[in-house]
Amino acid sequence: MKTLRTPEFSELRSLKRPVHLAIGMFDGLHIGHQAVIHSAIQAAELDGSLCGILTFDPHPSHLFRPDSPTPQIYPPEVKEELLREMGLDLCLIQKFTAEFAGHTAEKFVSWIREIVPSLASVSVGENFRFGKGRTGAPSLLVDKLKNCGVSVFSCERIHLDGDPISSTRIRGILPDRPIEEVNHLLGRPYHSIGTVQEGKRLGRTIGFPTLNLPVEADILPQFGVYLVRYRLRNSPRSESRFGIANFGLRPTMENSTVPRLEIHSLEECSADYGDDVVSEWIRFIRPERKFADLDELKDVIQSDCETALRWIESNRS
Ligand SMILES: Cc1cc2nc3c(=O)[nH]c(=O)nc-3n(C[C@H](O)[C@H](O)[C@H](O)COP(=O)(O)O)c2cc1C
Ligand SMILES: Nc1ncnc2c1ncn2[C@@H]1O[C@H](COP(=O)(O)OP(=O)(O)OP(=O)(O)O)[C@@H](O)[C@H]1O
Repeated sequence: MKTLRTPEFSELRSLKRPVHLAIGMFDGLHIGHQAVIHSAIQAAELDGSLCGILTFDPHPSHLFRPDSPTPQIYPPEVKEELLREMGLDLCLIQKFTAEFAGHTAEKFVSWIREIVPSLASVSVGENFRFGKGRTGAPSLLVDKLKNCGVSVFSCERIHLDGDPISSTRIRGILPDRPIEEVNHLLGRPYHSIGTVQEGKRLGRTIGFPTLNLPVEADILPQFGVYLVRYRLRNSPRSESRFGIANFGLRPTMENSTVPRLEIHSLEECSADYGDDVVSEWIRFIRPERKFADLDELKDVIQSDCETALRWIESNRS
């Protein structure tokens, strides 16, 4: 996947192949976002052309509410990793400036045509709104693009358990609901990416060495013990391993102020200090606790491992 940021879009002018674009912020890349993106992917598969997304950075709230911008589910590197996994060819990131926000809806449409001259289709959700004052709707895209031979796919809004899926809904449950509920709306496990750091090397003294990973996101899942799958960034998903991880401040051993994801690998460990690790948070097992001593911590981690292994065994396909 090639990522182009403002002002690099001029490279698109020399593209000969048609481009199918999905448009939106896509924070979380949840089930609704996936439907819109798959619409672009399918269109590209049909005519053997390129598919990509047009997204914006920073989130528009940074411009409109600089004192309380909308916290993002995923940092840019997680979003990019997931887009790459989805098989996109292009990721276009337009800087969301005051000037850009001032474009009328009509101007926004002509701007897309300018930056992607070989545009073949755009995919959006039916609730997509764009342009100054959010006055543009998918029907305007149809009006403005049909005469230029550009198709518009407006995807029906996807609901789950009675309500529409949205990034806002996921932001609301991420900090304090079990990760399985978040995953249900995301349509895949919650992801984090971090570089393996040195820890206090105490885990190995109780028989549970860990990969210590920072989790840098605006909204954090609740502290606790999780069943995870992890892999080195850029390695295929088939090479991921199961692990049992503590996410939190480690009150028994150090009571830090910096939360970390500490993964004890349940299979031969495939990562080392300095490696970038992609973690998928599959299941919440229990809250993090302060134990009286290391023996108690060790016994509970042993039982966490057994819980995790039982889950893995019963979910083996
Ligand atoms: C599965 C698992 C569960 C853990 N649960 C807790 C916990 O509830 N409370 C706690 O203080 N430490 C817990 N820990 C320990 C810390 O996460 C960490 O491994 C320990 O402090 C050693 O850190 P080190 O890597 O810096 O040596 C857990 C570790 C693992 C692997
Ligand atoms: N549930 C959904 N079903 C189908 N398409 C959706 C759904 N939610 C969003 N989309 C579409 O995905 C694209 C990206 O939308 P956007 O980033 O605004 O998502 P959102 O979940 O509505 O975010 P927020 O809750 O922050 O407003 C848009 O084209 C939007 O219309």
